[in-house]
Amino acid sequence: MKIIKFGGSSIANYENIQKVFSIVEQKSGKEAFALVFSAFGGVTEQLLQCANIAQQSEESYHTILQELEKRHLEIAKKLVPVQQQSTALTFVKVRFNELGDLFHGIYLIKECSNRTMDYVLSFGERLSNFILAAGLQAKGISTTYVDARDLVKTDGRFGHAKVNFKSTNKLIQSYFEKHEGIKVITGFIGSTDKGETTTVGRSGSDYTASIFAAALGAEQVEIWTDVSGVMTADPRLVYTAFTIPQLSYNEAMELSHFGAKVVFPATMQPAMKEDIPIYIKNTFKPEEEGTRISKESGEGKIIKGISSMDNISILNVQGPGLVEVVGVSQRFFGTLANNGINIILISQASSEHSICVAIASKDASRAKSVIEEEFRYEIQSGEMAEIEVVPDMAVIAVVGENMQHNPGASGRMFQALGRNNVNVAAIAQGSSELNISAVITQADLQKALNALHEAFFLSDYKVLHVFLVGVGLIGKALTKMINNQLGKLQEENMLDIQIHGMANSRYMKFHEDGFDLATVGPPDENDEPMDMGKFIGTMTEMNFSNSVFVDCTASQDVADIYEQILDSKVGIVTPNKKANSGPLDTYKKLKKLAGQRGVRFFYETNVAAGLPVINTLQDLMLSGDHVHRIEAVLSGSMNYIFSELEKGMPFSEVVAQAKEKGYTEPDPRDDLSGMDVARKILILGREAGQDLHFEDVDIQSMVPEDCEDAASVPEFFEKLQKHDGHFQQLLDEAKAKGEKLRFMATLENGKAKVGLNSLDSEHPFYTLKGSDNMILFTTERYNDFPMIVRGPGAGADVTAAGVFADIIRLGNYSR
Ligand SMILES: NC(=O)c1ccc[n+]([C@@H]2O[C@H](COP(=O)([O-])OP(=O)(O)OC[C@H]3O[C@@H](n4cnc5c(N)ncnc54)[C@H](O)[C@@H]3O)[C@@H](O)[C@H]2O)c1
Ligand SMILES: N[C@@H](CCO)C(=O)O
Ligand code: NA
Repeated sequence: MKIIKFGGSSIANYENIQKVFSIVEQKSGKEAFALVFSAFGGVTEQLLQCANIAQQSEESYHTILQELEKRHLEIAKKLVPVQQQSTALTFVKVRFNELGDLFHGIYLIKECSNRTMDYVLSFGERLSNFILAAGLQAKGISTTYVDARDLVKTDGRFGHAKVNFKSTNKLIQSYFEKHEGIKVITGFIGSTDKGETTTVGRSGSDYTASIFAAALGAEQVEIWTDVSGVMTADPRLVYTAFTIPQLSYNEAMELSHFGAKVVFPATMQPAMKEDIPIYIKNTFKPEEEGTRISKESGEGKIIKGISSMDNISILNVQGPGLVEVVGVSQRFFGTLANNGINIILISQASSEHSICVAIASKDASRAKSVIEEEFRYEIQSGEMAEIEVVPDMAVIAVVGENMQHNPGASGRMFQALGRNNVNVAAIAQGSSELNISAVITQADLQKALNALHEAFFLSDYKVLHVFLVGVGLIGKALTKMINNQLGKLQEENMLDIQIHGMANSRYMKFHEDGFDLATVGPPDENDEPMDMGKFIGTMTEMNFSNSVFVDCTASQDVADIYEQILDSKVGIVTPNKKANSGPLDTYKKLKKLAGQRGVRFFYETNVAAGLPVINTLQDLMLSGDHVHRIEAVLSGSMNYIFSELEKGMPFSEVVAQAKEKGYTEPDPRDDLSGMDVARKILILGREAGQDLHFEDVDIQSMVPEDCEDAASVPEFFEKLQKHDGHFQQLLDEAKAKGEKLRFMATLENGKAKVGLNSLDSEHPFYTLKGSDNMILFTTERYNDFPMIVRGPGAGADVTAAGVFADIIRLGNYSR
């Protein structure tokens, strides 16, 4: 025997009822079962509403009542063929006549007691079950309508009556022995010994199903609803939440305490006592497995689910007056209890110096004043500090029996919270190890839920939330590249990348769910004007776990906010050299801060675009090598310019080409002046552990003096033409010696030099072509022959690819 219960939403209308009937038809004849139905969806609320209106001596309840009657008659007419309708229709009409009289009475005496209310509400279940029994009968399924008031006996606590199991069980058992057919049982209602109608409280129909299951020793209870079981977290806050296949009763109780309101603990009690499993199934997706709740927790992850509760306040008492004074906590908790204030979580450290409880925010100010009153002498004398209330908090809890005697769950929980910059205000864990709860700021709730969900359930799957500033050459190439590769990353590497913010120097835009990368373009005049403070503000507000700030500008202003970003535990990836080549203090501070905050700051593309230069150097340093000398061609554009020049084109034209190809800085003078290379050698020196300042770099500029103060890039190009002859001459001189011009950087003995050199064919840089970069590291270990890195070191694709790789690397470290 199974007890199968369908809730109000499953039978809210004719279409839904058809789904229910097809589920019942499939079971019919194959297995023994009884059915329990709630009232049709929304009916209980409307009956309540009618009673409340009538109580206020208003007549408008008539309209609702008429609608209700019409709705019940229509469903009955649709479910039962005309020839068989009369019994059902008569039942409905008689019930509504009774209800009419009842509300008229309430209307006259302006009062609706709990007792009357229970009677009023009982009509909902009686009507739905009678009609549905008739409907099934009409489909050839033999049914018996059961008014549970005849079988479920309760005390007289109207509204939430207590069941007398002894007499109830007897009545149920003998009724089932004597009656044939599939019983269709009204949920929610019972009666006292005197025959007064009662209701058994919230989620009462589930309770009814559980009561019948226990009385009959049923093999299982099925609760059919509009969700596919108990989920790992609230799906409205955690999009990746999924159905938990199996739960123990205890776990279900812990989870339903807050968050997952699919089952109420009390309704499980009778089934639980008899060890009868409860299945949560979805009427609208019957093929889905749903959740099985039984004695066994079952195999699986270390936790079963994450629940949460918001609108919480912390109440904190502290002071020397608490230490080793017996009875303080009794007074504290007694006072709260006497004032009907429910305590959600308690935490007291063994120093006894403070006690902290979490309570509902609606109780907070009352709690504060009653505690202040109770302890007024202690507060006056300073034995106790002022009572502190912290509002706008939330409780988050991980739940699961597998945590018992299994180290690591709390570690993983708090690590995930910490890494995502979620501050924990208080912690509680019972020694049953079934639940670890933490109090956090309410604003962090969604982030915290997602961080925990990822940490416990999707440890193989990560989502990086990107905020991109600079959607120029590199930024655009990057978004395109991510879009092309995303499917593969998701499938094979369990990595998802979502871009939520995009800005250039003029505009910015945001997308809560992440932009569609296939179609997204840079922000424009239809978007918000760019405001760096606002951009960071929105990023902080969105408050995603695993956020990454990607700077694809060449801007000092953007580099200036890295400190703030790292401080808020958001990682940074950037090809922008400004931060690392600025003051030495800043460089050191950013690295240290990233370390302290446990976030990553990656900038492989600061030097030689995607070529593995920074990482290589960092590996050498980490493994204890010492750098003696670095000799390098570090500018893709400069190498392109001086090697293309050999082909006979004028200098200014070759520079324009280098810009067109995307090799130069936004302003090519940054390349020609040697500034860009100087920044790079400075960064390499610093990475090699040297305290280098910009002044330590000797720079030979290639920008003719009169071009330096050209107001714009086009003006600069115009002026540059006049100097084509000068560069031709340099080239000719080199050619005459059988040499080539290379713009190089060297670092040795704490001194860096940047400039143009004429090199003979023996030199490794002689053969470089196009945008090639080449770096020779002479170190303690690579001494006789240097370690060499060579390849194209500028251009949109090789740079974007390097930025992309850094983002992915950051993903590997995240969580
Ligand atoms: N081009 C290459 O081969 C290469 C190689 C390695 C590194 N880089 C670096 O990549 C970065 C970007 O280069 P690019 O060629 O894409 O430049 P770009 O001029 O094409 O794009 C720069 C973008 O940054 C935006 N921007 C500038 N200042 C801003 C500010 N204050 N706030 C918001 N947005 C701002 C601009 O609007 C533009 O969208 C630079 O730091 C460059 O040094 C480039
Ligand atoms: N403008 C740089 C690319 C960015 O590092 C170069 O020419 O190498
Ligand atoms: Na690089």
